Amino acid sequence: MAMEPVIYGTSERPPRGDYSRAGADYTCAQDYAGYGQEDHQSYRRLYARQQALLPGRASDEFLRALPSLGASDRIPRFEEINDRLWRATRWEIVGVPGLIPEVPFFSLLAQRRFPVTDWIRTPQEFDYIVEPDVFHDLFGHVPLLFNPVYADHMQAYGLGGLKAHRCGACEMLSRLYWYTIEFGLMRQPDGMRAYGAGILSSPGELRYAVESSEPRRLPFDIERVMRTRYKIDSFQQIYFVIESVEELFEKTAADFTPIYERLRRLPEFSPDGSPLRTAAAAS
Ligand SMILES: C[C@H](O)[C@H](O)[C@H]1CNc2nc(N)[nH]c(=O)c2N1
Ligand SMILES: N[C@@H](Cc1ccccc1)C(=O)O
Ligand SMILES: [Fe+2]
Repeated sequence: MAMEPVIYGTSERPPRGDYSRAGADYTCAQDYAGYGQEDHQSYRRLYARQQALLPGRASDEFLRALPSLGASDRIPRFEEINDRLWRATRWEIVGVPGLIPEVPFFSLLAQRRFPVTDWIRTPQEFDYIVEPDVFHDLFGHVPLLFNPVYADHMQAYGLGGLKAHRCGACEMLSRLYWYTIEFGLMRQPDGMRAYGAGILSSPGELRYAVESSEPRRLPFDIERVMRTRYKIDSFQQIYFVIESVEELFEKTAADFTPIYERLRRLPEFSPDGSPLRTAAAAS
């Protein structure tokens, strides 16, 4: 019987990966022989286009780590990345069919295993894709897993996710993921840079997030982030800015349990940053 994926968050379309290949923890082998020449060509074009935009826009940590991904002219084999990643930070990547439920997702991170979607977008989706595909997951997320501080942060996030699930606070913690791991900005001495995977894998949003005068850029604040809703189908109207990876690690080290309790009773912010009258969560 095919497993019925329960997708959390706000994605409206069902994920299109092949969940029948997934095990109990949702991981599956990368179907490397299943990629066609046009898939490898898509990866090569996406990589080249994105790489050309990185100077002056991607954080130094990301730029330093990117070569560790390996092949850029074809979809890399997860195994070849793992040889280097394991040696660098004791992380490994594992294949998944697409978005997976929160508990298995958090469990994998807690075990220092990062789920990477194994299929690639169609040419029609070159400029913006709502679901993660193999290009977003590899190019956007995996380079920073070579950074020891970031690597420890991601494991702490997974452990925190399991706790948040027990507290009924997944939504608040997901917002933290969204505004940091996916859409985080970092202020370097030489200017604003992106470290979030959703920015780094998108040509339009990389320029917009770093350079446009349209979005608001607020200093990173845990409580403000946890109270801010997000949209998944357009560029962000608000970004939160850290000064260093260490800041992210240190500011997320405290026990969030009392924070969740307090924030439940406070009003939320809309994705454009304006205050809403609704409290964060019932119960
Ligand atoms: C944690 C985050 O909020 C989100 O809910 C999870 C759910 N499942 C996922 N599954 C995959 N494959 N990749 C992801 O980034 C996520 N994100
Ligand atoms: N400190 C958080 C765990 C966490 C760490 C890092 C990122 C996110 C969450 C908690 O107590 O829940
Ligand atoms: Fe992502």
